[in-house]
Amino acid sequence: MADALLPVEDAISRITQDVLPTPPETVPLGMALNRILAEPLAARRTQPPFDVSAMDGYAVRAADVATVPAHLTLIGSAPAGHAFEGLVGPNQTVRIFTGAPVPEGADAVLLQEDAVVDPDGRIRATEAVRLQQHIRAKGLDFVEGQVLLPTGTRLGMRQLSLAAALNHGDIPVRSRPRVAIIATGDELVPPGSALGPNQIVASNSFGIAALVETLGGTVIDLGIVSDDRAKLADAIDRATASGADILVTLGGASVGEHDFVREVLMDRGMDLDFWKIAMRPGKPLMFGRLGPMRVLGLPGNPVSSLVCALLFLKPLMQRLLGLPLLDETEFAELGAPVRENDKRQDYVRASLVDLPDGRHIATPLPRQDSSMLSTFAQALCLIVRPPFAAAEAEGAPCRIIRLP
Ligand SMILES: Nc1nc2c(c(=O)[nH]1)N[C@H]1C(S)=C(S)[C@@H](COP(=O)(O)OP(=O)(O)OC[C@H]3O[C@@H](n4cnc5c(N)ncnc54)[C@H](O)[C@@H]3O)O[C@H]1N2
Ligand code: MOO
Repeated sequence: MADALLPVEDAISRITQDVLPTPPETVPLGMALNRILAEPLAARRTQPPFDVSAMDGYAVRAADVATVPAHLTLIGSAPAGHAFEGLVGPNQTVRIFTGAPVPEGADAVLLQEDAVVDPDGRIRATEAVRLQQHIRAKGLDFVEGQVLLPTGTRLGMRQLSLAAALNHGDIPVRSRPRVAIIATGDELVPPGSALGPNQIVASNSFGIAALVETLGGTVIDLGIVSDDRAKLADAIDRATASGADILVTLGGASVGEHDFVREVLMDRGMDLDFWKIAMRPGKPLMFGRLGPMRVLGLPGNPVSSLVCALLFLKPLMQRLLGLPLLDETEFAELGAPVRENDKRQDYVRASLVDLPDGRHIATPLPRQDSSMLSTFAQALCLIVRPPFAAAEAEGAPCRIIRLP
């Protein structure tokens, strides 16, 4: 019987439908790197809170220094953090430093380099000033109550500094989605092992875990499980007990006698949504629900599992984080001709050159075997070739997904 293969876009919408965001939690600002805001953050203060000097120099009345030389009487000093409480009167000046409040009466700052202290102690301006010169007006950056970080913002270096400046010490963020990972296969051993004959190193879970953590999730690593139904059932039960939002299984997804991941999951109560999709690599992808846990069964071939994680696990996690799903494909030009495609949407590992004229040239790498991590690590993008796409010449437009 011919396989009924689900289109990739349908698979993504089935995986991401009806996903509720994880509950919010509050974390200290210093722990909020890469987390997603669960509520908007508004300014709790106005910045700057008063007119401040942007330079080291002298607070003056601009009208007094409209022409030079101008002679001013020094009546005090205002370092940052200390206001000069008096009034700057006509032909008076106050020594001022960057960040200090501009004293009442002053409406400009004369740059220190444009001032000379005369022998009689008076200040002589050698350059005229403009009204408001070198003054940062109160509220220049933001005013109290202004929302600057909307819900759904990912907190990176700039956003964290802004949150701090808004005077937030604790931040409401989405709880990290919890992703349990089970690698399956008698042949698998952890990296760094002394390999016996017929053994291979389990590599996929490291890439999947990196993606989960980069997106802001927590990994529950349930290790390597041999091709044994009872052991697999036990690992699945541990995933359920862990309260994982998502279970990712690696391998055992195909049609061989040892590929029973789907059967054991269904024995444990999984409601299968689909198995097998029209894509290359990654045809045996499986998706279902086991109680509240979403289950993604990824193929064992390393490139297949990582490409499937980018295409399906990532949007699922984005939904759990309350984020919108964006089309991440971009236009590029083929750097070499390609053959016509069959019924599976192809994700072709390719090099990518961004030219100064704004064009992007994506060239398929010579070997596309889904076991080859060396080419996958070298690739900079995936060229997306829809099912039954015609053969294309070098220079033809194509869609690409940049690889992280
Ligand atoms: N008769 C058919 N055979 C296969 C089909 C098919 O449609 N009919 N599909 C092929 C495709 S496409 C893929 S993809 C693979 C996927 O199969 P499985 O998910 O069952 O994967 P395994 O057989 O368990 O492993 C495949 C390959 O990958 C290695 N592997 C597994 N897990 C890991 C890991 N965690 N880290 C690194 N490498 C791993 C494993 O040793 C195998 O070499 O099926 C095709 N067959
Ligand atoms: O889909 Mo398999 O992933 O072609 O190797």
